[in-house]
Amino acid sequence: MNADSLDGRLLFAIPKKGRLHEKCLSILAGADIQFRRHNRLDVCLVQNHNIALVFLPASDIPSFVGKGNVDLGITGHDVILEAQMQQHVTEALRLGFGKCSLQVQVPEAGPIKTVQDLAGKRVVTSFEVLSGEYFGQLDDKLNLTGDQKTKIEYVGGSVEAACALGLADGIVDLVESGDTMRAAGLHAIATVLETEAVLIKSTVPKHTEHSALIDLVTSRIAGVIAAGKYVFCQYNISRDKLAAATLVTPGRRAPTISPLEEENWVGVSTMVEKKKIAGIMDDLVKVGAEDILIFNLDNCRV
Ligand SMILES: Nc1ncnc2c1ncn2[C@@H]1O[C@H](COP(=O)(O)OP(=O)(O)OP(=O)(O)O)[C@@H](O)[C@H]1O
Ligand SMILES: O=P(O)(O)OC[C@H]1O[C@H](OP(=O)(O)OP(=O)(O)O)[C@H](O)[C@@H]1O
Repeated sequence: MNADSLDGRLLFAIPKKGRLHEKCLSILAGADIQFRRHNRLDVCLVQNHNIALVFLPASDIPSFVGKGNVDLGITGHDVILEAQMQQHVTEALRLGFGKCSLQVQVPEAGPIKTVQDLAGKRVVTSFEVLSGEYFGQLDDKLNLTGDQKTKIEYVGGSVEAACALGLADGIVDLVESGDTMRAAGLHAIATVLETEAVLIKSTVPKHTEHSALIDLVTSRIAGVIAAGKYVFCQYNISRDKLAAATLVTPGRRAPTISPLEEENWVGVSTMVEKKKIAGIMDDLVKVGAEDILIFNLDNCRV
């Protein structure tokens, strides 16, 4: 493929590996963005839209989008702040995956119990900018100046090993389940920020002719995300209990209520959040609902 074949196409950056990669592929499939990626090629043309996908390291995506070289991208909220691109990109959608926290961690058995204890000592991280800002503010608050200031050192990976190797008194790293942190004998003493994957577009796009396609892709991806977040819930209930039942399932806008052939009975259809469904079904049974059915959504626009 040569650069000419990208001419006029909307460029959409996808993390080429790592934690966000697989989820991004399933979102593209759900949004019916079809492509065939040849082995090791990092650019590929979408077959059914005027789009080319660019597979890049997640950490490079904010600056490509922020500078307008790429029109759309998926990356972590943390990565945008670390790249200092928050003024240059707009977070069009939160995607609900890649959720984790950037935390200050220290050896569990050690003498350091608080970030104030750690201030002035050695901190190792892959998030130099965010850690620098965090400890810079703390140093200022504690009036630490010159050599007394916290020393932030960058490493590209395996941050959790730094304390055991004698390189650091504490680290700043991402935590999801906490397994990595616990296995390294560390525990968190502060949270710098919470993050998740986001769809981003340039604040000042170079290619304004793509704005309709950007809106279409955004709306399709929003549909895929909503379909993963909600389920469709349907049940029957007698009219006298309807008010109590609709308090349990108010729906996104309002529940759909249809009369049944049996007098005084109605069917109710509504969307509910997937993670709340067990409790909602318990509550529906308590208020007298019957024939409760739950359906997964393949896709939606809501
Ligand atoms: N454990 C995790 N749980 C959830 N999301 C994570 C986790 N680790 C990282 N992320 C998210 O994914 C983004 C990319 O992290 P990842 O470590 O996959 O990047 P990478 O360095 O490009 O990949 P690799 O580690 O394979 O080199 C992070 O900035 C964060 O937003
Ligand atoms: O709390 P947990 O669920 O254990 O996840 C946290 C780990 O995940 C990330 O690293 P990753 O495994 O992506 O590898 P990396 O160290 O090479 O970035 C992060 O840097 C932590 O090490």
